[in-house]
Amino acid sequence: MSSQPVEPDVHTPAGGAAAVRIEGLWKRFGEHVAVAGVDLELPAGRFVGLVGPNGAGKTTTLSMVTGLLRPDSGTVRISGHDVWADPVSVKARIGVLPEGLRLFERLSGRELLLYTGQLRGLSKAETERRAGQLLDVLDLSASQHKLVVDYSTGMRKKIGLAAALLHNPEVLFLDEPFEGVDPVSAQTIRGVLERYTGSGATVVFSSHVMELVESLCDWVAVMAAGRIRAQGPVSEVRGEASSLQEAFLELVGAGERGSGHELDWLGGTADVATAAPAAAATPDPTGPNPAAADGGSR
Ligand SMILES: Nc1ncnc2c1ncn2[C@@H]1O[C@H](COP(=O)(O)OP(=O)(O)OP(=O)(O)O)[C@@H](O)[C@H]1O
Repeated sequence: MSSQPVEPDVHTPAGGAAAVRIEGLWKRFGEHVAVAGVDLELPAGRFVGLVGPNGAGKTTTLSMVTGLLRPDSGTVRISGHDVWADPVSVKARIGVLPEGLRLFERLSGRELLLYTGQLRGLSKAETERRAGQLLDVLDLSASQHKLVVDYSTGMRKKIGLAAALLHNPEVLFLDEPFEGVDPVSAQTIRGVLERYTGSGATVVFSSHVMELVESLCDWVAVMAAGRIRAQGPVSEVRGEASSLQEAFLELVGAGERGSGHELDWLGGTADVATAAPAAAATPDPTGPNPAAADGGSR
């Protein structure tokens, strides 16, 4: 098996356009506004992090940007092509590793890549070459004949990433790509993605892990309650704060939330006396009036 790295093409976004341009994107689920007018312009050839607290609207945004979920309003362009008006051109240019990745479980990892290559219009020989290299680089060669249903969480992420990279897309969207991945595999994925962006391609990924975003990304968009709170180069978004984590907490208004002090009953050092009044209110059945212990009903 060859251990040569995957040879990417050179990506030149059409007319120097932004890799991803999002304008006025909205999505409601019933009464709930999940995405409330997002405008974003993501430059090509960057490692872009989309960060935000739980429920901020990251997955909903990425789903609309990748053509998996129709927005209520707004436009999304990938390398100048409209996601909803020109879906075939867009889908040929993007790779997606979605949240809750659904794979063809009864195929082996290798079969999944060969099938994906055919769907993507690659020749059999080229698909086999790329699949072999990706399996090798992502340390999946030994498990390539195992059924996907028997893969671990981290292995599923890696085979999903391989499938998303196989056609060498211009822009790769990854929803929480490092979740459930061990540190060795994370380092491998990181290396593959750094090489990929180094060739001019763009990676957009969502994450809650601020240290990871700070060390990996050169561009970041911070989202909270369906809106973009800040976007730009990581150093700009961090500003005067000592870390991206600190800037993030300030941007999403985390200080306004409780810090858990109100949970005074929680933990080994909690004051047991706080439970005493309730205990005192319960009549002692061994006390002077046992009849009262069962409510004095007898
Ligand atoms: N299909 C749906 N139906 C109803 N509400 C939804 C649906 N999908 C998302 N939401 C709601 O939209 C909001 C944004 O959800 P989303 O999954 O986009 O957030 P997120 O930033 O990806 O969160 P997390 O970091 O927890 O994955 C949440 O309040 C969520 O409950």
